[in-house]
Amino acid sequence: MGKSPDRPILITGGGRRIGLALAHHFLAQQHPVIVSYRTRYPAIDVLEEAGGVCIEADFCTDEGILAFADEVKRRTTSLRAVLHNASAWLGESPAHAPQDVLSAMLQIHVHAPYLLNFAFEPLLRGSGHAASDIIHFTDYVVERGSDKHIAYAASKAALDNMTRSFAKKMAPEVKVNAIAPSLILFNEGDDAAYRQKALSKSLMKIAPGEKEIIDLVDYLLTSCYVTGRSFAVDGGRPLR
Ligand SMILES: NC(=O)C1=CN([C@@H]2O[C@H](COP(=O)(O)OP(=O)(O)OC[C@H]3O[C@@H](n4cnc5c(N)ncnc54)[C@H](OP(=O)(O)O)[C@@H]3O)[C@@H](O)[C@H]2O)C=CC1
Ligand SMILES: Nc1nc2c(c(=O)[nH]1)N=C([C@H](O)[C@@H](O)CO)CN2
Repeated sequence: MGKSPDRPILITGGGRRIGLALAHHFLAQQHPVIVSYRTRYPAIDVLEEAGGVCIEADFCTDEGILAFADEVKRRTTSLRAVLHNASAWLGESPAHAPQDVLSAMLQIHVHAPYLLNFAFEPLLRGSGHAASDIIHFTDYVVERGSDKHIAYAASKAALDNMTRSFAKKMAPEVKVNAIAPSLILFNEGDDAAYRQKALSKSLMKIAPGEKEIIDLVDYLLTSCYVTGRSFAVDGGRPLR
């Protein structure tokens, strides 16, 4: 009997950096991929040329989140995995009122994963034991807090907690895990002084790049047993 067609892997925030690298990784394996994007970077055209399904979505409102879910359901009746990568690293500053920072962080890191997990549950179920996955992208600061990204850290901590709640709700058909990175990739605007200071915070003293995350995602997708857990990708930072 022929191999059943692969169910798509869905990645939120697939337009750049880690989300984009994950999308290309799975497309290179001939695996169907659906990504959400907010800004139409040229990289989205490249993803579509590679066979990716790219759906515009802004998770700043619950309506935008639910409209994305409805569009996904119009495209597929099942999903292999949902990777909640979409995120904004917003710190507290005089430029933004605290209530706006808190609202924005909770919207992208809590409302979006929460509402999409409920919306996609029927698409993830029905394929057998440990046949589907949800992965929450949290952050090392869940453990330690952050005095410069208080709302960001709190929202990622909520996402960390939801990992265990959804793991209980969806087992054993769906595994739910979190990946908690520290420095993986610098941003374009990071100057030399910032980079040196950031590198010094871990034992390994590197920014490892997207492959470090891709390899862990691959492991989690192949597991038939691991669920409700968070995996630190932090270069030994707690031991510094
Ligand atoms: N890079 C790192 O060193 C670290 C990353 N992480 C986590 O890993 C994940 C990936 O990181 P990274 O690749 O750097 O993430 P980026 O911040 O570079 O990209 C995140 C993506 O999310 C999208 N996004 C942001 N806000 C919204 C929104 N309201 N609606 C829809 N999409 C939105 C962005 O779209 P657009 O481009 O259009 O704004 C972007 O494509 C994130 O969850 C991050 O918190 C954790 C620790 C370290
Ligand atoms: N959405 C994002 N979240 C985070 C980013 C980022 O670029 N986008 N970057 C970091 C930093 O690398 C931090 O881990 C350095 O200590 C954290 N989160």
